[in-house]
Amino acid sequence: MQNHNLGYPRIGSQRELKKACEAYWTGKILLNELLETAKKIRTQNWQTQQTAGIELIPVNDFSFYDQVLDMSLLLGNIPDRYQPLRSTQSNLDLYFAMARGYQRDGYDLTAMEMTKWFDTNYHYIVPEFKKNQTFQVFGTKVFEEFAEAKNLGFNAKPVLIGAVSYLLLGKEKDKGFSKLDVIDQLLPVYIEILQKLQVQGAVWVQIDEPYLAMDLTDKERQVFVQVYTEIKKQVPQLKIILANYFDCYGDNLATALQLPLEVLHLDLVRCPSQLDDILTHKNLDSQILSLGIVDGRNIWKNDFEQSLQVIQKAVDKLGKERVWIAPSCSLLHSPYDLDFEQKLNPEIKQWLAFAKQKLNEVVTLTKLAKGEKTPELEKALQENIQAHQNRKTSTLIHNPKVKERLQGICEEDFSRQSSFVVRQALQKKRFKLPLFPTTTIGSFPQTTDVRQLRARWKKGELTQAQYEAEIEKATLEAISWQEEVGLDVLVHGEFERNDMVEYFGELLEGFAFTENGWVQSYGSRCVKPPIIFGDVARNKDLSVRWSSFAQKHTKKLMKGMLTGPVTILQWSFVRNDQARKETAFQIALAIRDEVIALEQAGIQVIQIDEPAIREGLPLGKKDWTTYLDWAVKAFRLAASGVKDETQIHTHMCYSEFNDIIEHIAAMDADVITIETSRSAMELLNAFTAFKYPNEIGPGVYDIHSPRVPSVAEIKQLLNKATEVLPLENIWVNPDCGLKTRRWEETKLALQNMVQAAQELREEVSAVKV
Ligand SMILES: Nc1nc2c(c(=O)[nH]1)N[C@@H](CNc1ccc(C(=O)N[C@@H](CCC(=O)N[C@@H](CCC(=O)N[C@@H](CCC(=O)O)C(=O)O)C(=O)O)C(=O)O)cc1)CN2
Ligand code: MET
Ligand SMILES: [Zn+2]
Repeated sequence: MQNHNLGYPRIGSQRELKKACEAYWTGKILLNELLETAKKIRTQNWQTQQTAGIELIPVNDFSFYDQVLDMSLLLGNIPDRYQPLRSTQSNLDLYFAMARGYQRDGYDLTAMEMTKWFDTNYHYIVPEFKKNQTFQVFGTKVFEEFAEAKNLGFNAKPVLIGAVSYLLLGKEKDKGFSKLDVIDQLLPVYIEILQKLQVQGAVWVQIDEPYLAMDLTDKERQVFVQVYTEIKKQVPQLKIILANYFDCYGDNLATALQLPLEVLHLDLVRCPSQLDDILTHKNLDSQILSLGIVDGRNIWKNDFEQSLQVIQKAVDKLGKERVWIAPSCSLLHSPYDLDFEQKLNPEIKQWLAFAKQKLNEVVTLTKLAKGEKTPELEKALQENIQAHQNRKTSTLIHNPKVKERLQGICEEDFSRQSSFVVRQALQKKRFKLPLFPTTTIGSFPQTTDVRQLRARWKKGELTQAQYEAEIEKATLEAISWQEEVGLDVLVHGEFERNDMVEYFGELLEGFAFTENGWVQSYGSRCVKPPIIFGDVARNKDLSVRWSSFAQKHTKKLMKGMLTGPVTILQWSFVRNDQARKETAFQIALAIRDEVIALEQAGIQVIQIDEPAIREGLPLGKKDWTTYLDWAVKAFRLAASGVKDETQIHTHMCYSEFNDIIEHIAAMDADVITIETSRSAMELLNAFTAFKYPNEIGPGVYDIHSPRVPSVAEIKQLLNKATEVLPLENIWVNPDCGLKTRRWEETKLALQNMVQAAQELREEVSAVKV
């Protein structure tokens, strides 16, 4: 029996890579300094894993931006628009241009599309495929990192994204071909990469095929068989660990077991039941099973007693030689190290394990399962048992009032008083907004000034009063600026928030938060997900102070701004001792009370953001309806406590809507703002095909780019919207919040947006006359 790890966080234990990348992008450091930082992080990560006792250590899990983009570079899959940069730039600059766009030296290249990595809050760069797509071994990163690790004496295992998943993660950019057919061009190059690694001395390689957890067609399954049969034929000596995670193999199990490879990895945290299915499957031959038993997606301590039983079951059937121990997935999704947390309640802290602690869990479980007996192991086991017993009975977790209230909710709590048609009429009368009302999604630029202010306040260098006075100043400036530009529905700007989820976590009961629990979200951007450890309650106002302050300083409508229950759930580390639905409803009740409090404080328009509704979808379609039913209900529970005249908005981004549009409609928000500009309003098709009844603000420009959209461009997008939506239902807004932007471009872009709306109004009224 042995252990291995699937991947380690790479942003740096103190976010060194984030800081170095951002410094490099703004020209504050040179390339070699960035490369040095990266090397230090890799060495440290490998050392940490080896010291912990990990036997096979992943390499090429490091990335400067994203591992899927790394694969595109390795395969020479560089979209045509970046070709001119190939000769003039270092490969890393070319890589960053693909990730972030490039506006310099006379170039205006847009970034490649970014989307969610399965059901995580990590975003990857979507590979592009064209007709007659070709590949060649271009990137050198995996070879260099493998050599680097070997030279340092680590037992290194290269990690690659599987050829099939790589194709399925991508997008056809031309018509007239299917990305699956591209496999004939891809496979020879992929095999060449494996051969090179073997020549370099690789014995094991980990190939990630997370698409094996998704619903696949027969054709797609055939491609899996074709690819791995060919790989075995061409590189017979190289031993393959096939990793699938985030869900069951499900209907793909027979296929997975049919593939000629040495180790099959299972996520036993997300899908414990599949162990029995596999152990009794007729296709199970001589493979080793890698048991993904330590949760790579959450921060709870592993339950050793329970895990040992599971491992024993596998050992009984296969023998110790054919059982490996591992985390469920890459530890990319876990924060670095619990030891950095000095302020966490010690009672809660003893229930937790971050990436570094998870390594120890993997190692300890392997030793215990092998039957090793030492005083340290016995102590580790007893401590683990103790921590779990404490968690089961802790008074911190259970709040009878919350449980009682949840028991008492009834059907009416999920519905507004009247139907949308009635509400719309009342709201139009009350607000008297012009046609195509303009608004923004909530946040304004989180400048270094604002963040430093908060950092100083948290360190105690600023008093509460000093901090609030500065935040008031920023809010007032944003208000008067919005008035000047002529926006119709204003926002307060979210300057008081570190993050749209963490901020609420800090104010609610049942949440704990960390000082350094950073997890990469995309590129250099990180989040610190709060930890939901107990029943959730709202014992104080969450946003009333800032929304009512802002409303008092303008005659215009000030939109209240809250994060919805599903998004708070999805972007937190959630408890694993009760159903997600239960937790979502508890959060929903807290948000419901805040919505009502905002209304009582005179706020007439309230936005409840739910950008993570789509991301929460289970990977297998069979589980969709169950999830969507409770997710929609959680939103409705949060939103339905107000009068008909109060207008509820919601906002979503990074989402496809076609296959869930009826559920989006069932949320019954008066207004929904969505991201649509990057797809040039394509996303609206779902809304028009379904005849989505409520008001919609299709985003008119991409906020991820500093590029300023012209008035003509915005009007063109809006004209598309007017062709398919009733005019009186259309709002005008950007794709998402503006916190990652600078004021310079924000001001110009919003001025153009308001002007576009004004021109459109005039054109429409001219037609009417
Ligand atoms: N949770 C979450 N998930 C999300 C999103 C989101 O907004 N929130 N948006 C989508 C895209 N993802 C995003 C994720 C993060 C960021 C982002 O801007 N993150 C910031 C951190 C935000 C934050 O928590 N800031 C804190 C702490 C900031 C900090 O690092 N402070 C410095 C000091 C200040 C400085 O010099 O900058 C320090 O402590 O060292 C604050 O403002 O208080 C970053 O990585 O830079 C943006 C988008 C999808 N998923
Ligand atoms: C990721 S959705 C962001 C919504 C939030 N209100 C903001 O403007 O930042
Ligand atoms: Zn958004």
